[in-house]
Amino acid sequence: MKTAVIVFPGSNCDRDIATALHEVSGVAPTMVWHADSDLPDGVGLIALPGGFSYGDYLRSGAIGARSPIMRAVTAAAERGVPVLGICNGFQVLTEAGLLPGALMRNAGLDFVCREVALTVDNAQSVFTSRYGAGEQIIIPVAHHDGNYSADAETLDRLEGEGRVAFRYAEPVNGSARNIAGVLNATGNVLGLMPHPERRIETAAHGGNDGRRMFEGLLELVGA
Ligand SMILES: NC(=O)CC[C@H](N)C(=O)O
Repeated sequence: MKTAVIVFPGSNCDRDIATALHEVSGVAPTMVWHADSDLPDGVGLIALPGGFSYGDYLRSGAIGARSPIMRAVTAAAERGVPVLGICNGFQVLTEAGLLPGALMRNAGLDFVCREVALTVDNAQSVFTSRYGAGEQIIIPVAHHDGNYSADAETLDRLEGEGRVAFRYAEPVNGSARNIAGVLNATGNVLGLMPHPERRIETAAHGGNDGRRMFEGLLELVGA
């Protein structure tokens, strides 16, 4: 099974996610340039990495969301292929309309870069099967536009449908209802601001709570 990492001009966590996927599955992902129009045949998982695509110009993720490759990413998501957007990848997914809501400037107007405690809200998705419902995990964040925002009806729907995957255990950036990660209606697209790929080996990262996301995901998609 093939995995793909989309690389935008300004991505800076593409190697981190590639390393995580390689470490956990034993197979290196295919790196796909944003200007390409095709994904590898039979791709079983697509990752949109963190970073500063197009220098966050206009709005974070806004230009990346209009890259040629996003047509293929959208088509794959509609076929049910798992798509994981981390940080800037989450911003791209909301800007592309694959996930609801928007990532606004952090409430404190500062860049937040530290480990945070997250609560696993939905432990039944393809991304979260190795966690327990309500479990608290530690994952780092590094962003200035992580303040998740949506209207009350959308937030109620996300909560009602179990589409809040992760919440911050305490306020980090002003996110509505402390939401840190959301799923699409069919559960195969996840966007989250924290960086699980930066928490995969305890000796280097001080913990490995992120590793279980990749272990569960790669097992389920057959990598
Ligand atoms: N680490 C990241 O992906 C940063 C995301 C984004 N550009 C922000 O700062 O909000």
